[in-house]
Amino acid sequence: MNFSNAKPIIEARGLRQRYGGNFSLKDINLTVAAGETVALIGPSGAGKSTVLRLLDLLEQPSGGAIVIGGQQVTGSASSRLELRRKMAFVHQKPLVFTTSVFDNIAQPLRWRGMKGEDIKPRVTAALAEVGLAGFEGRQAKTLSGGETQRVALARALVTSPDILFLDEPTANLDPNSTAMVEELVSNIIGKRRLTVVMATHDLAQGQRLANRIGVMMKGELLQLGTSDEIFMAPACRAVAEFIGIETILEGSVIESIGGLITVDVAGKLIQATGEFMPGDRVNLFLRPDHITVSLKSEIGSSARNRLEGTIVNIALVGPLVRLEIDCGIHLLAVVTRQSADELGLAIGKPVVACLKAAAIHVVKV
Ligand SMILES: Nc1ncnc2c1ncn2[C@@H]1O[C@H](COP(=O)(O)OP(=O)(O)OP(=O)(O)O)[C@@H](O)[C@H]1O
Repeated sequence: MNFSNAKPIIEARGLRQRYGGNFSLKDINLTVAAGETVALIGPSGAGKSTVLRLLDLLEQPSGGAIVIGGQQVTGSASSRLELRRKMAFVHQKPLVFTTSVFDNIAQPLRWRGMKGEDIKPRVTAALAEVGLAGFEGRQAKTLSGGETQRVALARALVTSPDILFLDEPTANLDPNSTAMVEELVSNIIGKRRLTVVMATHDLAQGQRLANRIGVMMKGELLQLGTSDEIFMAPACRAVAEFIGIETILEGSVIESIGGLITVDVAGKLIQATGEFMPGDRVNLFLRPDHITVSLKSEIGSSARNRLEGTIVNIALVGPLVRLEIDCGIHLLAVVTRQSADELGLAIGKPVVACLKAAAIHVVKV
């Protein structure tokens, strides 16, 4: 679903936070549409949880503004409480109280002043929704990690929030429990049409659950976009490295004609596309699956870039073969095992690496 024209329900404008140490959150601008799921991805300490806590109004930012449902959040405790009641937060290490599962889930309803007869059906429904029907009487502390996470989810859902914040919902779980919680979360988001902002360090999880991904590093939101945008057009070197693009070349634009540029990379000329000026320093991001490998004797492909080189390393990666090719610059390519066999690829073999100009993503250094 495309949310680009949908009404934003959450807006962060120039959001900043400082804690006194080295870390600072720098000018986070983010909008989340109603019904959209945005995943913040980045290494540990990037500031993902900090953004979630600020958006959940748990903390006051040191600068910038938060707008929820069109209403700018003020410092007033009563307006914050009113907005917070439309939100729920599932923490990275969910705290369960030393009481029954029922009491754990009932607690937020009690805090809202709800009475027993209204509480029971809601708790029962929330438990069923997370696949824990019948667990009411269990002591919460005796649950497994996956069950604890599901109780935390039920406790978040029981208040029927509009906005759900999930902080690393599967960080401490084994692969089976992770798959189960992910499927649950995905079903619940779809069924309830929740707006979700989640933090994860797992890029694949972000792709599976979110409509858009925000890549965070060192307190900055470096790029926010669909997973295609992030993978095909990383905004900068740090994002490209984070998503696993291994071949990043730096060079200078020496010619630019009608959107076709020629870049000098360590004496090799590479053609790519983009609006750049001669003299611009640029990074070229090359995906291994965009490079085709052929033998020198073969008739060339129509690709603009044909780089002669020698295979310097070869490794099996699942059904594919990963090649390192020294063309004066270092390139990585992948081919099928069948192609590798047919071409007789081996270390020391001279080959030609071909790459279309349009397949190279270029950003200014
Ligand atoms: N209340 C606080 N007081 C001081 N420093 C804090 C506080 N909260 C967070 N930090 C610091 O802010 C930085 C960002 O932390 P944050 O938890 O937001 O990162 P993260 O991307 O969510 O990391 P992780 O994936 O490990 O949870 C860290 O260096 C952390 O130590």
